[in-house]
Amino acid sequence: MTTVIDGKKTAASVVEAVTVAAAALERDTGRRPGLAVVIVGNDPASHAYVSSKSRMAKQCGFKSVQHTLAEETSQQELMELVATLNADPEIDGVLVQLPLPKHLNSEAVIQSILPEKDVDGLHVVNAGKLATGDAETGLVSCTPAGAMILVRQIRGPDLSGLNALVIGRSNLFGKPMAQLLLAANATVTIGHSKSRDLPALARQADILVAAVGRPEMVKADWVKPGATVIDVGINRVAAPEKGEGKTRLVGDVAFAECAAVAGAISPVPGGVGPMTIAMLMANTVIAAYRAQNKPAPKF
Ligand SMILES: NC(=O)C1=CN([C@@H]2O[C@H](COP(=O)(O)OP(=O)(O)OC[C@H]3O[C@@H](n4cnc5c(N)ncnc54)[C@H](OP(=O)(O)O)[C@@H]3O)[C@@H](O)[C@H]2O)C=CC1
Ligand SMILES: Nc1nc(=O)c2c([nH]1)NC[C@@H]1CN(c3ccc(C(=O)N[C@@H](CCC(=O)O)C(=O)O)cc3)C=[N+]21
Repeated sequence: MTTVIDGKKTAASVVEAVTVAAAALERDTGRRPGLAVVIVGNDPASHAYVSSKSRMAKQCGFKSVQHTLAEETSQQELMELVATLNADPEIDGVLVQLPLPKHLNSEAVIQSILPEKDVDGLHVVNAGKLATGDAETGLVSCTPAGAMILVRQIRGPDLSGLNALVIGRSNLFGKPMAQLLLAANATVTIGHSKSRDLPALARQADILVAAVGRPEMVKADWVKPGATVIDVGINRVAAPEKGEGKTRLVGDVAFAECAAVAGAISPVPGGVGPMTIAMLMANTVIAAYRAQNKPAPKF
């Protein structure tokens, strides 16, 4: 029987542990974890994600602040806001929602966040710590950290002897996911738009992770029987069967046909997405413990 991985349930247990850790920190130091989320412009999907992040932060007992900036915000204004948040002792985590409007240089903004407040794990210091095996003292990007918890649930902590293919090589997901799998002893391949014969590479994979942004690209004949399939893609597509103008969310994996071949598969929605938000909360509580010079909880 194929296991459908329940990301919602696992995310709820992470959030529960975060809530307990936040309450303990407040009891011991009088300080609540503080998370600031910055959003620029009017993209409706980004606004939906940001409000669910702010809502979850409050549910965890955090101080939660949201800065909503106009589409025409300048690079300097945005960088000044980040500098203010960097200097604010009540803020432990700063997240700038991506993508930013085209006139802004996101890399410069991200690199201006203090590494110890970079709860997205995108600062070169945090990416470098992950790459050199020092992730314990840094912060790991939320989506790969969450996806890795799901992989561990199915395969255990040691992936020795297993082949993994990550499709996608972004700094936000593909590269850090590959590093986490490698650190767990998997034999890792990274596929991308210039790869030759991805289906053949995929058929070798005991762990197949898709983060491309192409609806249902991974088909049943790409999947090795019994493989663990992790679908990171979030694609909104037309759903005329639900009524005119309606949409639905699909991943980068053709779920029903791949589920028939896989050993375990994560759905969209209800798979990696909820884990991303849970790990953002986990990173914020970790940053808050470190800011108080206390050993941080592990998730
Ligand atoms: N569930 C969650 O919490 C999250 C979901 N996502 C989703 O994951 C997906 C990927 O996100 P992200 O990594 O930020 O996206 P990017 O657009 O930054 O990266 C996409 C990657 O896919 C590769 N790619 C594009 N087309 C193909 C193709 N035809 N064949 C093989 N590879 C291809 C690109 O290759 P190249 O480098 O050569 O261009 C690139 O490496 C999106 O759907 C996004 O919405 C993202 C973050 C969090
Ligand atoms: N700086 C930055 N960090 C991010 O981590 C980041 C970002 N920018 N920009 C956009 C992507 C996307 N992302 C998601 C988070 C949660 C869900 C999520 O909760 N998904 C639900 C469904 C949500 C729905 O129904 O729309 C699910 O899959 O079950 C999805 C996608 C974080 N991202």
